Amino acid sequence: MEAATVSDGEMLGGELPPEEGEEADNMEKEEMVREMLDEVVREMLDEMVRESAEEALEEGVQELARLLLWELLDDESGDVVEQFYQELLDSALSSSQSSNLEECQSPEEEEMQEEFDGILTEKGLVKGLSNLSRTAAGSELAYCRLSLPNYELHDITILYNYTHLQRLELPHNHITDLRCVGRMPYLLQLDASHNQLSSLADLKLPQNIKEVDLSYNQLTGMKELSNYRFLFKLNLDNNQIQAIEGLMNCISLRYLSLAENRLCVVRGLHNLPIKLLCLRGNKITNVTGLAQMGRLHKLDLSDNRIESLNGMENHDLLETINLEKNQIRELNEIKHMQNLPLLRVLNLLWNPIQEHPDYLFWTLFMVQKLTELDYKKVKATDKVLAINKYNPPAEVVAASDHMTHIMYGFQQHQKIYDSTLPNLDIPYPMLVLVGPQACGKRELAHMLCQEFSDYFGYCICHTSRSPYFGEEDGCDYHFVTEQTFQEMIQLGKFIETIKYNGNYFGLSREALEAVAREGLACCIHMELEGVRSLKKTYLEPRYILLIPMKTEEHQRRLHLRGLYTKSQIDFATSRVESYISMNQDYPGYFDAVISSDNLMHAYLQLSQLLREYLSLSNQASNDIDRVIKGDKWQASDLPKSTPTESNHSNWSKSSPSNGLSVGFLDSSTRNYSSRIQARLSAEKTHLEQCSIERRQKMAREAVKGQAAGPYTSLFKRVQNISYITSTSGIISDFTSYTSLIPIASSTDYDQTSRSSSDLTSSEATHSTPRVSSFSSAEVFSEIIKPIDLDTDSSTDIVSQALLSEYKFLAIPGDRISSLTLEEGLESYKELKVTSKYPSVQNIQIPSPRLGSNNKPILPPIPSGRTRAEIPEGPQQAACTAK
Ligand SMILES: Nc1ncnc2c1ncn2[C@@H]1O[C@H](COP(=O)(O)OP(=O)(O)OP(=O)(O)O)[C@@H](O)[C@H]1O
Repeated sequence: MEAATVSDGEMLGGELPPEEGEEADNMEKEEMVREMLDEVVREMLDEMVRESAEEALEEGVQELARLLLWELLDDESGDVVEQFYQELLDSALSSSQSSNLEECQSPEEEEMQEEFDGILTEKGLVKGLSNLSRTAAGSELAYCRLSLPNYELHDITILYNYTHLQRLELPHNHITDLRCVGRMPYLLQLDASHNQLSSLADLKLPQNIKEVDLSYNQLTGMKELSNYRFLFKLNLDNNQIQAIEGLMNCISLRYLSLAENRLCVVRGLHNLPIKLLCLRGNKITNVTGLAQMGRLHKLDLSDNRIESLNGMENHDLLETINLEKNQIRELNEIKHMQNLPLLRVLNLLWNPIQEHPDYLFWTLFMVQKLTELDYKKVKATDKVLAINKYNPPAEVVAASDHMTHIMYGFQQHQKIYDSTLPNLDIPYPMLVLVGPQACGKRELAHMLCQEFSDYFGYCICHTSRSPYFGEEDGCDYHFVTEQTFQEMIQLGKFIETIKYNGNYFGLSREALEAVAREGLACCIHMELEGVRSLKKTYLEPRYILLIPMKTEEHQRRLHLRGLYTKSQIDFATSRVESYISMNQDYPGYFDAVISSDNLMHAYLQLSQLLREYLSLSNQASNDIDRVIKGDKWQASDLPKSTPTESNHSNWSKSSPSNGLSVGFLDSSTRNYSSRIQARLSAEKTHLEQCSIERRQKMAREAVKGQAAGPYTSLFKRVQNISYITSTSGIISDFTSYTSLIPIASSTDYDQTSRSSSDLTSSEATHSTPRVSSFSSAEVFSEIIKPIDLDTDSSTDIVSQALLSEYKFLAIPGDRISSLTLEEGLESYKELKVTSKYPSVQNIQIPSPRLGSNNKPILPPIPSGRTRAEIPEGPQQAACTAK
């Protein structure tokens, strides 16, 4: 801005007359402005050439020019100058547009080009030499680097004399002959990119060369470089090379780039230690040639014609793969990359596979450690969704199955039967035999139902598999087609479903009801996945785990059936491990564990267990022994237990001496609704608490007021049927009674002590003379039937019994727990009812059940098995139905 520094005083303060002086002043001003503008425009031009013309013009220079102008000029001359200024800017713009980089070469460069004229002379060469240092021999000094880019050189013969060069950079010239490098034994780096080399036949590279860049030439083939043991980096991009060759034994080669050539196959790279391989923009169709390249870190195969990724496995170090613009179509191709442990960045943009709706989740599932896919960061939520979609954790599967059946169930007209009606205190009794396939649980379930036929009914599940020889529809399973099964799911018919070995299995509401209507508890067998799902429902089964401890015996049993393939057998045996760990990791998950290696012994234990629950006489055990000692083990030989007069409803009764059965006792804490409530909120507001209590009360009253089926007394967790007997066989249930004390009243009694004519039609229909007991509702009613405790000599005994039971049955958090024992007794007495039970002599005081509120102590399972990889496991069928 020299113009701006001219002294204003000198220019403006002349001695001319006023008018002339004014005119002169203006001229001077104009002159000054012109100069100044000239300067500004020149600067602007420089700016425009160097960077972006428009930006510089509009933003910086223009603003500066304006400011200067308006500072120097008065208002009148402003317009004139403005116009002039605008013209100048316009012409500057147009000249900048026509200028190009080459025209803007520095005068030095122009001079050099003229000097070289395509032929490298000593004078020109001097300007490119640098890095003066000792020669490799160490005896003299020499320039080790020559750099002459962009000089239009075509003749570099002079370089024959420069034998000490270690680095030669001649990019952007017109060189066709590079033979001179053969005379440079110390050359380590050669850059002859952007030249006109068409063949490497005459090129004799120095033996120790490390880096060669011959990109952007016209090479049609590669050179034999097999013995170049130090070659580290080779760039042959943008040539016309048709095959990779001559690289064998390049044991130091780490970077190889052959982008934009004419390669159709990848070969000749076996066992090379290449880390970065770029084959972008070729015509490659497959990548099998990469199979042995175990050192790859980065791979660019974009813009090719690749359809299959076979060969992409076993690259343990591969971190980045670019497969943009190829022909990868099938989701299955991703499988070839699933075992790449370090793969983090993958690009599959512009491949047909992208159109697949499952592309994202499938890819994220297959390559779970990806952090970037198609230039986008992978979100953690997408990863979770992907895993939940393709290999959901067992808990997710169970939750999803449960949710599916609940949702489909809501959509349908549901009939809730009194026989399995979930109420706050009394779950429908179910016995579930759990274990891996062929552990014998089905046989055992059938035997139990046969022996305890007055208590248990076999629950017949549905399956989509076809019947095996000897299986009957409606006996072992309800055999249906897969389509029917799916329809049943959508009709909300199932409580739980799984898919095992490609077949669906499911427990339907109706199957359960069929047993319940018979007045029987339900006995069922299932896989672990079914249990997971069942545990989410309102049902409160007892689960007995039957575990084959001897793998050979288990395998033998599977083989003997002659029904399964080898992989199915392996699958079944491998799953034993998951049962064992479930039992070990979640104590109490199963109520009892029995080894199923010996079916006889397993049955004995099971049978004994049930006898204890049911308080059955032990007289049959001798018979069982006899059967077992006999030659042949047959279920039909088993004696059939006859229930004693007093053992009808002793479902939860158990001997504390038997460690197995302890878990069966206390189901009060397993109440579905209380579990749900506990999960929903740990702490409740006062309003919520009131609302819950109100609803609980209503539910209890509803249950109490309802006349239920006559056989449901078996299903109650009643304790004391055997303790109070009378001629009329009326039962007093302390367990239920104590629970009901707070809400029972004489008014309740009035409502509930209805005659049998008040029974609902369903009960009437289902009544059979086999068991003369009461429905849960009626039992409640009976409990509070008038008993004159004051006059009855049994009062104290009853009180004691009540006391002893109450101790074990009050549930923390339940309303009952807030009452003291005395209050409970008082309420009991306050009923002021007259006893219908003249005989109380038979009352027995139950001894406290030791450990009845404890978690079961399960026998430890020896860990003799090796942990097997579990193949694709059974899944809840509902998932596939969605
Ligand atoms: N509703 C269900 N829910 C979960 N699992 C079930 C259900 N019904 C049957 N299963 C289980 O599915 C598995 C396969 O049953 P399938 O009848 O085909 O096998 P199996 O060879 O007869 O086995 P097993 O002798 O153990 O019953 C068995 O372990 C069975 O217990």
